[in-house]
Amino acid sequence: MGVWSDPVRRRWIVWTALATAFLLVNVHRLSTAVLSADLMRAFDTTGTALGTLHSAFFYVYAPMQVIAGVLADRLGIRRTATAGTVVMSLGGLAFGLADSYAVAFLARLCIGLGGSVVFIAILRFCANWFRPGEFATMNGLTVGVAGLGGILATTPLAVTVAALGVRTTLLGIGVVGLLIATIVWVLARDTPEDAGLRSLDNVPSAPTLSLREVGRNVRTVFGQRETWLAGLALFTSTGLNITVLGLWGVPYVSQVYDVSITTASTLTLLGSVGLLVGPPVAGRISDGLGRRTELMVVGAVLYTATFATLSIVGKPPFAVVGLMFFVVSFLAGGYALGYTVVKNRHGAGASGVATGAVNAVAFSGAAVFPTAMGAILDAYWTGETLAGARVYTMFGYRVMFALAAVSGLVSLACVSYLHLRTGGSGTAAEGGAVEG
Ligand SMILES: N[C@@H](Cc1c[nH]cn1)C(=O)NCC(=O)O
Repeated sequence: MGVWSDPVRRRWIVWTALATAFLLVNVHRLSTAVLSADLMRAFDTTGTALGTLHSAFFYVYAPMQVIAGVLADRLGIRRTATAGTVVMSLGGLAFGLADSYAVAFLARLCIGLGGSVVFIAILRFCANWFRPGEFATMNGLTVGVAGLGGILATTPLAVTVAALGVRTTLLGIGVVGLLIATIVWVLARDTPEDAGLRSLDNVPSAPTLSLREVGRNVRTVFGQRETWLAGLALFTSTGLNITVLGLWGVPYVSQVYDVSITTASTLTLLGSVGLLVGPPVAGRISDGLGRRTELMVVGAVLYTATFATLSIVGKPPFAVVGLMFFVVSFLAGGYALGYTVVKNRHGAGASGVATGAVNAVAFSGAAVFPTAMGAILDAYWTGETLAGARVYTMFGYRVMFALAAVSGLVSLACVSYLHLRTGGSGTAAEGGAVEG
């Protein structure tokens, strides 16, 4: 049997094409850090305006997650992922051509809008083409792609921008995105049956639902406490990781250890490596053991302890901070099992809505923590500046990490309660029987 006619091998080819689209989502999402100086020069902006340009992506990303679930369940994977990648890439081209701040802002909104549907479409693909007992591994691998995107958005992007210039690089990423969208359209099919292949053993058939049924699923999913518990746990880990590694981690390291921004960013790069490795490992262990929430509880304990240690010690040895950034990102893998727990509570036709609901709560954290942590740092700021940028106090950073530790405790309470309610395995459709 050829690769193309064997559904077991073909699903890996299609997953790789979809995962490449998600890789681009993450490169776009995090590119503003490397591009910041060029963007400030090009549009003559303040730091606040640059922050707003960066955040524009997240303004649409979080609210779009439920819609992404509805689109994946109603329109299907192929149409949703292709359309999302096209919109994101057109936004990327517009960003590369932008000659004013307003156009750049609209382009970032467009990138966020298109990119927002890709992750949920991939999870729906995994639900349709892999067994429930393989879903956590696939979910972990997909989340790990975010780590790879985080790595590509640092030194490799900086080197490319230095060689080609910022506009050519952005236009190049946009063109690659359109190419990936074309490949997804050509390769992806919603189910093995749609591809004219035999159905896969033990993969539940996933019907395409009417809009009314999808709407009912949205209400049912949000009506279940498990959705909120898993979502709130991911609110903490996704929100904190994106904030610490993507925003406040670099000033913390450079100011407290008196090192350059470039040196400081190597430690946040270690965080992206943790995200690349941790979720696939956690997913594989979880599928191997057939257990979910116990791993989430262990992960939350270690996560909280890491931030509590950073808060108490304030300035651990330099290498230890790198290790801590790696560890908290690695442990995102435990939290990511929440997608699997919630997805497995519902019928196969509802997996987009189920994972989209969890991701909507998760990404609200990325909107809340940057401002909350910035407010803490500002509250303890003594007025000192360096080259026009605020230099924050060690005490401010310790309070910032205390907020992370307290949020970790809340997430620990959420996953513990989730464990009590679900009994740990989360491998079968355990309740909340939803249409499909
Ligand atoms: N878990 C996140 C990404 C993340 C976590 N910590 C830092 N980044 C993820 O992949 N979420 C799905 C998505 O929609 O991006």
